Amino acid sequence: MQQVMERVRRAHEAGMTYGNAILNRPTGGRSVARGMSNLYKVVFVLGPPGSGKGTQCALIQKNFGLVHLSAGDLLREEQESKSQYGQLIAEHIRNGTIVPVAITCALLENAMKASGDCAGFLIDGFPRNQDNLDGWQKNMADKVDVKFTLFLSCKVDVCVSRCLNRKQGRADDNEESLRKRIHTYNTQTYPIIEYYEKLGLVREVATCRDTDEVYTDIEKIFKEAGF
Ligand SMILES: Nc1ncnc2c1ncn2[C@@H]1O[C@H](COP(=O)(O)OP(=O)(O)O)[C@@H](O)[C@H]1O
Ligand SMILES: Nc1ccn([C@H]2C[C@H](O)[C@@H](COP(=O)(O)OP(=O)(O)O)O2)c(=O)n1
Ligand SMILES: [Mg+2]
Repeated sequence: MQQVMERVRRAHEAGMTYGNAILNRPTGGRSVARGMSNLYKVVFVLGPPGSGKGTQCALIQKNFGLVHLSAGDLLREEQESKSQYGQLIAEHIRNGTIVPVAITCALLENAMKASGDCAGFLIDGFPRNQDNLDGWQKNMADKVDVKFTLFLSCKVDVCVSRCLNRKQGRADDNEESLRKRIHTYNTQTYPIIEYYEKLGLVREVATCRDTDEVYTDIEKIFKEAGF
């Protein structure tokens, strides 16, 4: 496994695509960066599992023309494509731990390259730990313009009950996986939100409210940011 990861890491550093499905999706040679003065805008969307990241990103995408890229969705798609990393991804998802950044960052970059022209990208569920952040800084930081991190905050019991009722057939929407995912969120993801907070780059919205009320606050934030 160490050797596989080393190959992925080296391939990614060399700018190569790797793996199956999305990792191998043809990009037509388009790079993510559009020139120094015209970098793609990126907004990270973070918050506990069930806080409403996917729900709110769909509304933002529809109304502001940003492309929604969910790191979790990309990983599930890669896993289902008979990828050589399928088992590794499945284990991390079930255990609520975080997949090594070489895989996730390559999936995100390839999805960005494969997107048509857009107002920017909503990157949902990333960077979720220090490894995600380090890999992003190394490979992507100079190719995009990170505008801010949208932090969707919500009480744990509400989040857990939403996930248990989500009915998307996910292998990790059960009590045991959720306990582990919440632990990972508290110990690894929240420190990343604090990191962006110190940089003045966090916009927090409380999501233990109706979807429409939450979206009204989010809409203001995106308008104020010039989207
Ligand atoms: N504000 C809300 N009020 C009630 N249910 C919500 C709200 N936002 C999302 N949900 C529901 O909660 C579940 C989790 O939402 P989702 O957007 O998938 O969260 P996340 O991507 O953060 O895990 C989904 O079934 C969704 O329909
Ligand atoms: N950056 C990421 C994002 C998700 N994952 C894995 C581990 C996460 O528990 C699962 C599910 O993530 P997803 O964002 O879809 O989950 P929620 O929308 O927060 O419920 O995917 C990851 O390893 N690295
Ligand atoms: Mg989600």
